[in-house]
Amino acid sequence: MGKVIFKNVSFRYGERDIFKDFSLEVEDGQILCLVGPSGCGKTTLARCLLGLSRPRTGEIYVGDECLFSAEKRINVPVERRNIGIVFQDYAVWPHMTVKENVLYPLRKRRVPRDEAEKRAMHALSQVNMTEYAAHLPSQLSGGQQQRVAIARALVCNGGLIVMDEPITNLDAKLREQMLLEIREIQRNLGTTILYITHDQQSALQICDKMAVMQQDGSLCQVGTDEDIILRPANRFAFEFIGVSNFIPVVALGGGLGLDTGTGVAPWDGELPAGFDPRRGVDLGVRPNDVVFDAASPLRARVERRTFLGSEYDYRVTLGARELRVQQSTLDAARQGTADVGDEVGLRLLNPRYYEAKQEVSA
Ligand SMILES: Nc1ncnc2c1ncn2[C@@H]1O[C@H](COP(=O)(O)OP(=O)(O)OP(=O)(O)O)[C@@H](O)[C@H]1O
Repeated sequence: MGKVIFKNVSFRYGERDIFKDFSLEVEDGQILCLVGPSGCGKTTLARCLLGLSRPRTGEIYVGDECLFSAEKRINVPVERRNIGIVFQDYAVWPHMTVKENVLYPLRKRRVPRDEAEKRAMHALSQVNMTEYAAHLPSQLSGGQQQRVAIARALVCNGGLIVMDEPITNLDAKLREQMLLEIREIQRNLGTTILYITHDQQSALQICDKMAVMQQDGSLCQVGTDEDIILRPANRFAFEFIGVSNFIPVVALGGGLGLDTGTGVAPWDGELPAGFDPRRGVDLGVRPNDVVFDAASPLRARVERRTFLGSEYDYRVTLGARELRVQQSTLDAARQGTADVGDEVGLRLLNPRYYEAKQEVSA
């Protein structure tokens, strides 16, 4: 019922293309997180789905219903799209009680009073807010207000909710709690959610699938969290999701070396076919794939060590390059930690290779 299909959708502000021939599917009953850097067009895409912005080309379907088709001249008006919305700045109305907030969209749709009352109370029970029905938003915590916003989105949606940065304004602990709650509500109700955020950590926590949008509005990858973390489609996906280290690979004698910024360190790795160090290759490695190995010829110096509870986070310098290293507490217990000022050997596991970024001259 709630599967969403964007098919070759293009949108322009003035002369500027925000996205072109954009295609994406959100499976029925799943949470798809659309992530991407600020300004890449995520909200604009949501507005096209909601009917608040009109694409230039393409088609948008929810289930079997075509909501928009440039070619067939279909453009279902906003109020007939039945899509719930939870926006960061689409907060609850402060002058209305919790129940009135949830009733509001039903009143606008002229749902009979008794039925509206029933549906509003049902939506409030779904987010555990029944006992606050008569409260004003000012009497609620940020998380509770957001739950009211979710109830308002649930009350008259046809199984689809768009959430655009719904928890950005909450503190870290509440954000975590809300993510779990959204996930639970979604599981219980089988709602389809398009969840938009630039925060990849919250996306990883909540998604069934993730779609990674690049600055030019194109998608570089759609997949599960594991696909995207373990098998990033390109350098952008690797860099955008999670922390990454990059070291240029250079030719050294007949073999290869790593450019440390102050010299070249010998390196016994191999480049995959198609990569030529003379044309510029960067080796990318995650911090948890950089391990201490006293026997390694790749020597670095520990500059900072932070204990984060389940791991140690190190900043080390390899020549002039700063690298991040993560050591699990289990590994720390087995092999010991390194101290600030120590010289350590590094081994790089699961390296990935990318063409070096072209320097842009000013
Ligand atoms: N009404 C408008 N007129 C002209 N340009 C606009 C308008 N609204 C947004 N833009 C531009 O369109 C681009 C995409 O904006 P959009 O809000 O969709 O990005 P976003 O990915 O949601 O960003 P963020 O994560 O910061 O919310 C941005 O460069 C923005 O400046």
